[in-house]
Amino acid sequence: MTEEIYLPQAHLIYNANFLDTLFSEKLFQQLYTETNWIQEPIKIFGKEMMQPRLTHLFGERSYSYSTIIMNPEPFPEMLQQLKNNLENFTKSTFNVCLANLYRDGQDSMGWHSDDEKELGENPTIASISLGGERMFHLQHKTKKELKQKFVLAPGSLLIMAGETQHFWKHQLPKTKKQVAPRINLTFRQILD
Ligand SMILES: O=C(O)CCC(=O)C(=O)O
Ligand SMILES: [Fe+2]
Repeated sequence: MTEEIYLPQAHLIYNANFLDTLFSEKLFQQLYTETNWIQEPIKIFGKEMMQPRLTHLFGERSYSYSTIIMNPEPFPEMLQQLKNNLENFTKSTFNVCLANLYRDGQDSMGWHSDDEKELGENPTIASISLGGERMFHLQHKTKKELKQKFVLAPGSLLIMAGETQHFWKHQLPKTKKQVAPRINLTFRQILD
């Protein structure tokens, strides 16, 4: 079921079972075992560290964020199929898919907005979750009391669109719970 998550100055759509279970599990297995996962260094406040997760870029365009430039590999068949479904569903087009692998509860992604120039003014980002369940947090950038937390279920789709990236940041926090590995796929359109 598709539901809207109502937050001011945001456009968020969530579907807890966008993918059927078989496809979702098969895609997780394929990506988990066959992807050339890498751990990238990042600079945080001038200090070089390793990202607390593994990543890979699929698609047609290179993508740079923070101090990283990622060069893509072509979409495998199952991802191409998923991309087509997402393009039909969102009425948008996507030319890259950034994949994140969170190996355990110590892997995470800190507070950020996906507001790189090459994503354009109001990017539509389609985010698919596979594998272990993790929490997702949103916080308004200036009205800090505005917050939202929810679980990203395996097989789910979260769409962040409209002004969301201007006014909100999001994170995938670490957890002390035992959690299964999780793969996240964010489909994005890199503009010329
Ligand atoms: O893993 C997630 O659900 C979040 C990923 C994310 O925010 C990103 O790739 O920009
Ligand atoms: Fe993000």
